[in-house]
Amino acid sequence: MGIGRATPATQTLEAAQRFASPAQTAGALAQRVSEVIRYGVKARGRASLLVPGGRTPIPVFERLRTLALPWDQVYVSLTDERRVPEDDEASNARLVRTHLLQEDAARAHFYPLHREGVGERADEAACGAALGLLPRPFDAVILGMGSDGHTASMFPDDPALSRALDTATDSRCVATQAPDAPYARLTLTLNTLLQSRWIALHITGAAKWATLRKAVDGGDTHRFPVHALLNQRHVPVHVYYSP
Ligand SMILES: O=C1O[C@H](COP(=O)(O)O)[C@@H](O)[C@H](O)[C@H]1O
Repeated sequence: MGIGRATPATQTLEAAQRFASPAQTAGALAQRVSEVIRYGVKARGRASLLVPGGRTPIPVFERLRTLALPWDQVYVSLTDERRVPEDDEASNARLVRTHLLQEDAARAHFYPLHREGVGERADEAACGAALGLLPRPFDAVILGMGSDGHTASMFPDDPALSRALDTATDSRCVATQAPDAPYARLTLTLNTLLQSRWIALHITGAAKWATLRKAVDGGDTHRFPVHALLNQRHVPVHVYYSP
């Protein structure tokens, strides 16, 4: 497809930054995120960072926490959360505390999304309130993607997906429970994710690349929710990939 007729999603894929190994990808992404945060702090006195859960971001977290940053001026939260207690192994907040908020980076301000023991709507409200404490637009957002094309916790075939993707919604967070997704979850809505200055989509492995390709070519947002993130004109999405 010629660049003049390319969709934003196709352009995003064509511009993907490819690396030889997950370690190289993590190093480059951590470096770029640190630059974006440093710029935000210099320009506005503080900066916000949203990070994903799952396994892929762990090397990024472990690299980022070693970089010289004014961590006490950095406000960190998540793109999504599993609705489990924070000491559960599946908790994304626990992941961030274990792998990112260590050493100097422990000085960052962290805002978990989930409130334990409340119903879906109250948890959505707690999530929205937590995000309201971060500087917005968010300075840097890292998103992951599953091999089924979910991003944040916007899963294919989730009855709550339409709410999460609704461009007219005022909700910052939606409680989700897709048939094939482990755990009930909270996801930031697409609208909220797009209130960002800089977004990266971090994926590793040929299977995820193939999913991304299908998501771009097929264009079906309900089958591949990541398509909605790529196929918008508000904020460019920078793909960081290695096999
Ligand atoms: O459940 C989740 O999955 C995705 C992808 O996780 P990974 O383990 O394949 O890297 C992640 O981006 C999302 O934040 C998380 O909650």
